[in-house]
Amino acid sequence: MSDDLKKGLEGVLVAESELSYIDGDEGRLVYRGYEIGDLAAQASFEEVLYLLWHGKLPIASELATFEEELAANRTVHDDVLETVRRLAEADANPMAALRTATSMLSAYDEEDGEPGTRAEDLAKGQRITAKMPTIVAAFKRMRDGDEPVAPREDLDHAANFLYMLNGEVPDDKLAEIFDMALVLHVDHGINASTFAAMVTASTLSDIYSSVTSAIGTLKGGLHGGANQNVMAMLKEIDESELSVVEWTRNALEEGKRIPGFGHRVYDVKDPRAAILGDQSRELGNASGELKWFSYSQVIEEFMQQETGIAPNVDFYSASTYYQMGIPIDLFTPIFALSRVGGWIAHVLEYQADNRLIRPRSRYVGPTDQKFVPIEQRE
Ligand SMILES: CC(=O)SCCNC(=O)CCNC(=O)[C@H](O)C(C)(C)COP(=O)(O)OP(=O)(O)OC[C@H]1O[C@@H](n2cnc3c(N)ncnc32)[C@H](O)[C@@H]1OP(=O)(O)O
Ligand SMILES: O=C([O-])CC(=O)C(=O)O
Repeated sequence: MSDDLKKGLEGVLVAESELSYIDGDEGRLVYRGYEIGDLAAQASFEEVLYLLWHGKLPIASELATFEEELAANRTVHDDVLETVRRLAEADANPMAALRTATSMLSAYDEEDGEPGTRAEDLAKGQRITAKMPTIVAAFKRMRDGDEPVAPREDLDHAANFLYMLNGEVPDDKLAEIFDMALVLHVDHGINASTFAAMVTASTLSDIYSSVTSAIGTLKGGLHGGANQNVMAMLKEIDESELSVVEWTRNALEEGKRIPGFGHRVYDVKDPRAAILGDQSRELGNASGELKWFSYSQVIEEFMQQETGIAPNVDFYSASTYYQMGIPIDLFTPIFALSRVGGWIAHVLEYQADNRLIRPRSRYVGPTDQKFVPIEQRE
């Protein structure tokens, strides 16, 4: 047994995977052999889900059946919606609401919430993926005092979410950008939330428990929660007297981390940040308000020059979602609506050759304390 300490499990190999390949030196991301740029430009979220879950890109008839199955599973039970309403009334954090409601879905699964065969678990995963957007959209509407909008089976995953969120069918361009964002976020090796899902699955727990663990893990600011922090930073800069460079320099001098920068795997710019940056600029050009993209670009240049640290996926998704009119505290739930596809793919892949995940810590506490009865303790 090695006593080498690998804090944060940095660089530790824990599994073999055919799902995503990341070259952190070249800034390259590949899902099952396909370049992320090609998939973002040419494949729908449903096609990429199929690729991750079934091991190949679908032919047209396979995709049509898959899309129909997903669309047919979007409705969530009234009891779950009632809980979402209560969470909205209690002003719950949207990620906390999503975590609670997704966990609750297991009680209403058409089979049951328990582990089954691979096919049964995949079907459950597909149902979770279909229903999570309904939960997030309902939460937002109920919080705003509006009634939830029922899902539509004739819209694709991206367009249907925006429809349920806003109560109107989005224009094609917005639906296309959102679909692309879903493709870009769906998988990324054994990131923290995926690992959390795998740890849960490795005990032979059920897929609802894995996804619930993963949602809680994605929420943190060092992981998925960074996209919200990026937008909070851009707004703070906008309201500040300082220039973008001055604000960023001050933050660095105070020892702060700049949200949306740095990555455990990439040493160069995340390829997804480049694609989302283009979307952010296009949205700015279309609306005539380029400041969110411009601020982001200035921060990127300054960070590069001062620290050599490059943007990650969360940096430009922030201004992209903001310019699409999406509330800031929904940015991380939206990340979850996509990443759930990767969580499910990794859980199923890992369970096919399962081994309980159980690392060790090095004990550095005392070993020779004498027990003192409570009445004699000082
Ligand atoms: C979807 C995702 O999860 S992508 C990541 C989203 N998270 C963020 O954007 C939050 C900001 N980023 C960070 O905190 C980090 O870059 C992480 C957590 C993502 C990766 O962290 P690690 O791999 O553990 O890198 P580590 O913390 O060792 O940082 C290495 C050095 O870069 C610095 N650094 C890393 N990220 C940043 C940042 N965003 N701003 C300023 N400095 C940074 C650290 O201070 C450290 O410097 P030091 O060696 O002088 O102490
Ligand atoms: O891979 C990671 O560590 C973080 C992550 O989820 C991503 O970049 O998409």
